[in-house]
Amino acid sequence: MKLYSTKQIYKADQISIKKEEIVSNELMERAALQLFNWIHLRMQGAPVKIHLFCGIGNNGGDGIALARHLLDHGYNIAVYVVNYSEKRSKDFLINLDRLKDRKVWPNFMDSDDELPEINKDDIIVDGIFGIGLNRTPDTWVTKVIQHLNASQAFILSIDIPSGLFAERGTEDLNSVIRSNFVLSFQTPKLAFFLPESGRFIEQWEVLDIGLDPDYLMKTETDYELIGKNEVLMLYRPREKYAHKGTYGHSLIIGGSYGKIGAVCLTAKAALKVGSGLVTAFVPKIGYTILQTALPEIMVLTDSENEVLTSMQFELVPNVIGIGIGMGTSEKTITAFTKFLSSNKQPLVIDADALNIISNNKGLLEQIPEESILTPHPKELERLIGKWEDDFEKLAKVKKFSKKYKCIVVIKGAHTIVIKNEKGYVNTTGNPGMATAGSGDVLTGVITGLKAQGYTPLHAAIFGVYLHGKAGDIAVEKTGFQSLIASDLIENLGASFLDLFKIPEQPIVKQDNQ
Ligand SMILES: NC(=O)C1=CN([C@@H]2O[C@H](COP(=O)(O)OP(=O)(O)OC[C@H]3O[C@@H](n4cnc5c(N)ncnc54)[C@H](OP(=O)(O)O)[C@@H]3O)[C@@H](O)[C@H]2O)[C@@H](O)CC1
Ligand SMILES: Nc1ncnc2c1ncn2[C@@H]1O[C@H](COP(=O)(O)OP(=O)(O)O)[C@@H](O)[C@H]1O
Ligand SMILES: [K+]
Repeated sequence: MKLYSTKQIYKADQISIKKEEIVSNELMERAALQLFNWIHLRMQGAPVKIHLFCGIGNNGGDGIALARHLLDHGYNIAVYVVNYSEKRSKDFLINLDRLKDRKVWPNFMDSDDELPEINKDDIIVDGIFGIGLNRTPDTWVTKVIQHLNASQAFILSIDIPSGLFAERGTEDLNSVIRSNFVLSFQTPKLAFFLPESGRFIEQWEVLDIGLDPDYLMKTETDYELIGKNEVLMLYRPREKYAHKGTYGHSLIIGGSYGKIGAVCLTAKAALKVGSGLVTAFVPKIGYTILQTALPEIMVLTDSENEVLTSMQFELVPNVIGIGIGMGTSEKTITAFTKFLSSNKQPLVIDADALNIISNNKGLLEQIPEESILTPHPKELERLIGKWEDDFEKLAKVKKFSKKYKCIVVIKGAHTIVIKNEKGYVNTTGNPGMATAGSGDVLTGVITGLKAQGYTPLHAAIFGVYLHGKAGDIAVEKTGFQSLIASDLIENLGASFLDLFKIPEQPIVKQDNQ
């Protein structure tokens, strides 16, 4: 699913109005009707008090128009206009008049007004600011927002939580509505998926307000949301006459005393996603452990017992996953530096390999094109330096990816894969995966997919999706706390199978049964 920017949404809005020869308040009416239908379907006329807080722009206009529909259907409403500016939008005013025609006078709230009482069993509709927010709200508006947040009532936000910037960092996090549900028009906003801003959104859904499909289809976006539909297009079926050589050879380089387990996880994950062959290259101490834990893989060892001191081997793998549990001893740094200077194979670079590179940025020049880097937030900071906010982080990673011609997997709750100017935002995964070794599994998954012939970008996008899905399937059985990295591996098969599951159809009862 494409994630349109606010600029693109405003443009789609203008094109739709022109093409369909409608006036802009008709588009607002569509939006309001969609909001109303969504609410009415769930509330079925229940007499719960609904407080609608509306700004004076088009987000507020949506709220005012929604209030009219709720009123017409007998809902118990109270309407407030958060009067933060004199510049009321045309469509807001049209809808205000329509409400006044029904003898409803909103409560106009100004800076020194008392805040209304809200019961925790009430519902709040948040239409104060939409995507037009362009500066931090005034202190009194922030106080209104905090009052709503403190009420414990269910908050339904129109388009975006008020106070949240759609495309840049929010300076004052106290001025943001904490939404239980966001009904977002036409596209979810990128801010919904980033760690600093995503925490303000519990759930979201997109309402299609029929913006020009032609424009939407043709328009390229900077970000895409990756769900099942998107990865199904990447899936490569197994061929009937295939043999193990068809699906490539993954080499996993890593491990040190006390961290051989990490290599076990990576190597096993590579096998479990279908790599034809997997070899692990580890210090001697890992030999028995790996051969015992994973009879399916082959093991090569360094001459040293506890750390890697030379990364030389005869075999020619299709892809190398490197860095897992490797440590950063002097000898290993030297061996890795030497390895990079002669290696031509594409790499999946993780953990200590990333840390070594961060300490010697000159090594970045030696990474083969289209290599995949999989940093967690701390590793990313070491690699690209600090950032002001999530949006700056993304901009920095894009620049980095372009400069070093690599793919960066920004790991987190919504892992984002970046290649050049484009970002792919993952939708699977859960907090149960914040556990030791889950990143090692991801490295194995991406390496194993790359070995089979997936392009590096597809291996990264598909790998991140499958890894998260395995976590979502596993957590159903383990619960969040008990999920461990091995559970992810065990559920990779189920994660593939889930791609082809047909959603259960609702049972329709026939009259004569
Ligand atoms: N195509 C679509 O998807 C459709 C979108 N629709 C809806 O429109 C919404 C966008 O509406 P919008 O452009 O009127 O902006 P909105 O967010 O209501 O803000 C109002 C104005 O406030 C101002 N302002 C900004 N920050 C401020 C601050 N801190 N303190 C005080 N003032 C501040 C700023 O004006 P300024 O003062 O800068 O001139 C801004 O213009 C969108 O989210 C959706 O709900 C639907 O109607 C159907 C079609
Ligand atoms: N809250 C979360 N929601 C979804 N996925 C998560 C969450 N926390 C961590 N993960 C995933 O788990 C993995 C953790 O990787 P990493 O921090 O490298 O772990 P480790 O170093 O222990 O292997 C990443 O793929 C990340 O996206
Ligand atoms: K809003």
